[in-house]
Amino acid sequence: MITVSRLSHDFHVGKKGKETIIPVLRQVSFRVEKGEIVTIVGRSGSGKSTLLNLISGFIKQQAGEIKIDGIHVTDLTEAKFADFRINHIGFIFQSFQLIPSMTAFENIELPLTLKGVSETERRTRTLNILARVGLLDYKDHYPSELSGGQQQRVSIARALIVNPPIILADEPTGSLDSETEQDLLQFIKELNKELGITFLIITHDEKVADIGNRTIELQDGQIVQKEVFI
Ligand SMILES: Nc1ncnc2c1ncn2[C@@H]1O[C@H](COP(=O)(O)OP(=O)(O)OP(=O)(O)O)[C@@H](O)[C@H]1O
Repeated sequence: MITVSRLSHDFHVGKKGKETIIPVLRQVSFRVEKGEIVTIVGRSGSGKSTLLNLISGFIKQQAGEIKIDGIHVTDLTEAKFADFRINHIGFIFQSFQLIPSMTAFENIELPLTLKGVSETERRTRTLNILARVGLLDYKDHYPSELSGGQQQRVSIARALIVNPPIILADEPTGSLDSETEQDLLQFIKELNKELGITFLIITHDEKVADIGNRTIELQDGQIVQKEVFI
């Protein structure tokens, strides 16, 4: 489903001519199979978010290749990657990233509006997904009128609305208390089992890492190879 091959990335910081090069990822290779939940762990600054941003096409890779759902996404133009992203990848962020001036309904509906889906179909699909995340009664609430757990459910609903085969999540439970976190993890497991959605999740939290089928550990931009004892 996702194949990352020999991915390397540096950032150049500072004034032109006096730039410092920060090597972030070095020769990172791994595969995520369809239907897996894979977590990415590693210390702060080890390159986890950069890796997710490269897989999402938010930043362009300098070396290496990424294949998602059979497509060499690293060969796509920015516009084609954006088009691919809206149909294939859902996102969940620690800070929810909801639009404050839009209701729960409008936030969830937005990706369909961007895709040019008709109003009738948008309404049916948005109401269905609101029911799926248990927030039908909250559809007209603004993000500020929802709890953290409810806001995260709205952001999951927004990610799910285009039926993406993959969801990428960056610290999805980072802003939630431990009870709400458990609910959310249970919900991610249900989505994985019932809809077959593949999850790639960055986390610092062992409880989140525990729901994964596999954990990839990054250290100084490289994957830590676990020793195999025979
Ligand atoms: N846009 C950028 N420009 C310059 N340097 C960057 C940029 N984004 C990240 N970095 C640097 O790249 C390195 C890796 O950052 P990244 O955010 O990928 O780490 P991380 O493992 O996700 O960290 P955390 O767990 O703290 O979120 C850090 O040294 C960071 O300062």
